[in-house]
Amino acid sequence: MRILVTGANGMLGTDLCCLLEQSGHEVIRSSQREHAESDVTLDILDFSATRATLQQCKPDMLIHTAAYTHVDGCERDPDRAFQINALGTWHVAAACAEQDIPIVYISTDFVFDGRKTTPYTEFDPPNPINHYGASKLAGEQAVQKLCRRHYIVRTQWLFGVHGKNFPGTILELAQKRNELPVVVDQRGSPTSTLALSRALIKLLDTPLYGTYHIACKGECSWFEFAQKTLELAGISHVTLHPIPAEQWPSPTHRPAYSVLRRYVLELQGRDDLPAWQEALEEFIELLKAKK
Ligand SMILES: NC(=O)C1=CN([C@@H]2O[C@H](COP(=O)(O)OP(=O)(O)OC[C@H]3O[C@@H](n4cnc5c(N)ncnc54)[C@H](O)[C@@H]3O)[C@@H](O)[C@H]2O)C=CC1
Repeated sequence: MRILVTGANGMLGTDLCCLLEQSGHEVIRSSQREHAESDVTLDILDFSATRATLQQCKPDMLIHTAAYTHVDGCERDPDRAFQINALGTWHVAAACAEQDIPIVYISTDFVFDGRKTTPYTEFDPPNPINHYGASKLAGEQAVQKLCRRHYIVRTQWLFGVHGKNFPGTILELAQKRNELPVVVDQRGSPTSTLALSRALIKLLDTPLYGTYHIACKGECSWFEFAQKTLELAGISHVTLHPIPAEQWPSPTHRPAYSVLRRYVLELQGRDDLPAWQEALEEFIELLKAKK
């Protein structure tokens, strides 16, 4: 298939494009600004440009990973969050609908309020508690309304070697400090961009359009995530201190429990995501190889 990927130079986009190519797809990398590795420059806030790009590139499918992902930034500037995540997605969805291109929209666990104590399924009602989550949910709604052939894929706690992420930050801080406070009362499923990309590629093989949760198996707190990161990297000089989220300086209220259950994949008998610890091990090996 000929697949156009928005946000191709982002953390997920970079790995996704590579794996799509490795599995035989033709990839059109689209980035907001000119970039050495991108094929197309496209700001999704410009509807005419979005429409013209799709007309020129004629992809068989579009994977929309571009977003304003800075959660605290979204909280401070909700208009920007809604402009990029809601209106930008609306533009991409409308252009796809007009040209009958199936779309994959990457969404988030932050569409949920985190009040449950068991994993969220695709059939649980969303109820975002911050502007990032609300703007991503508005993006989901645009895709649902405009595109008959859509996959909405909610994922969470992403990490990959091509972007800023939690285990990467822990390893950086461990080079400078001996003690680190880490939030202990928020739980999720850490998910690698590689594991997610592999699962996405398998999803595209079927026309079973709809909403999916894709995250690695298992769950943990940020504190346990940090512990495992240090352990796998062989770092023992750092003492981690568990703290409640309310002591972490952030303007954003985050869901306390947002573990995603891959319920639809389970029901379809094709839930084969790796455990988060396994995905983290692969990430740390890749980081070591990069040095
Ligand atoms: N990072 C995480 O932990 C999670 C991310 N997600 C979702 O996964 C997707 C990918 O996330 P990441 O790779 O972490 O994001 P990222 O921040 O690394 O990449 C986002 C990309 O979007 C592009 N972009 C922003 N505004 C744009 C515009 N106006 N026009 C065109 N491109 C624009 C940026 O240039 C960047 O390349 C996003 O949709 C995000 O909401 C979902 C759950 C968790």
